[in-house]
Amino acid sequence: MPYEKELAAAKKAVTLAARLCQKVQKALLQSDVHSKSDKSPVTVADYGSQALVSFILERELPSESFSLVAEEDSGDLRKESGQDTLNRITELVNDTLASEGSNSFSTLTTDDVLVAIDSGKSEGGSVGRHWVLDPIDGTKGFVRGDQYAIALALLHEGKIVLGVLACPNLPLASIGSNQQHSSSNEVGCLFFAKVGDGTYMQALGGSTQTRVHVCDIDNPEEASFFESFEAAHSLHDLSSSIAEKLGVKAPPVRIDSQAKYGALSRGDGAIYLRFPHRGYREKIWDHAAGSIVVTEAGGIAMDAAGNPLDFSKGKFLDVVSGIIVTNQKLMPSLLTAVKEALNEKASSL
Ligand SMILES: Nc1ncnc2c1ncn2[C@@H]1O[C@H](COP(=O)(O)O)[C@@H](O)[C@H]1OP(=O)(O)O
Ligand SMILES: [Mg+2]
Ligand SMILES: [Mg+2]
Ligand SMILES: [Mg+2]
Repeated sequence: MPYEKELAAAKKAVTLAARLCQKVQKALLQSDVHSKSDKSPVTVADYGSQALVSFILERELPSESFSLVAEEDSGDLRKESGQDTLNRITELVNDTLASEGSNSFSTLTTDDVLVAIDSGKSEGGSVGRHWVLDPIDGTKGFVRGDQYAIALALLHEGKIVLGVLACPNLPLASIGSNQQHSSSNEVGCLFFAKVGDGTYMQALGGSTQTRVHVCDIDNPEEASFFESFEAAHSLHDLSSSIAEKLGVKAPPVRIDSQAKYGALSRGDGAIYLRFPHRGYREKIWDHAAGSIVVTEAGGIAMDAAGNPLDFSKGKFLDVVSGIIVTNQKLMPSLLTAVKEALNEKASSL
């Protein structure tokens, strides 16, 4: 089967990274959050997760040339002021590797960690194979103690061919707005998909996998929709106007990160709307894993003009206006509602 060993390596890498993130989120101290030059919060977990995934993929797939497009770089950690953070990250990475229970590696040094983080400097593109990683997607949710994801995908000749999404705080039971109260309150989901092979979910750290599908709702009145928790990440007014045009009755379900794609892939909701503020450019690592998880579960992810998402143009994902995700049946009416709402917005400016 194509990409079988790549999928196994990706699941292993993401599972270990999730373990590291869970440990940090539990013990999140104020000193773990500092400012990058763009003022977004970056934690030792972002770096630790990226170092771990990079290290595990290279170790598990030694015969392949390794290219990784990832969010973080080691610039701040190489400064004098980053030394303490680097030491903490190195300790966390080593502790997490040790908990894996294999002794087939030696302890990583701070230099090894810097090198692993900087393996993520590839630019991607339409030729060859590139791993695409968001070590923590939804940093704001992570810091708040809410939803976040570790998102890893493989880009081959410009197409996403596999994706793995760990959502450590996502309940195994549905989070849809009109769901019955569930008896299970277990959290931690791992979604994975390989091109042509469907999407599966298992408990994070578990082994029983279940195939998942997007919902088959065709009446928008029964649909519910997901959007960002953070209003700074997506225009909530525009989503409300689209939902109203469609006839959606349920209030939006607001959660952080690509956990939205995971939840959609198992039918918790029907629609995901994302309209960043003017001037924001989407990055491929924010949608690569999520989009294959949804499409292999029977859904569609497009930009707001109805174009397929093109991951082959480097690290940016250039889209018209925003990203919309739903099932096959609802997409035509969703596109119409989006078009109307965007036109109204343009004419009101
Ligand atoms: N100003 C912004 N507008 C839209 N998305 C943003 C903005 N700043 C950061 N992001 C990214 O949006 C994603 C989270 O969006 P949401 O949780 O709202 O779906 C993350 O990938 C986050 O990056 P990061 O990976 O650093 O958290
Ligand atoms: Mg992200
Ligand atoms: Mg991130
Ligand atoms: Mg970030």
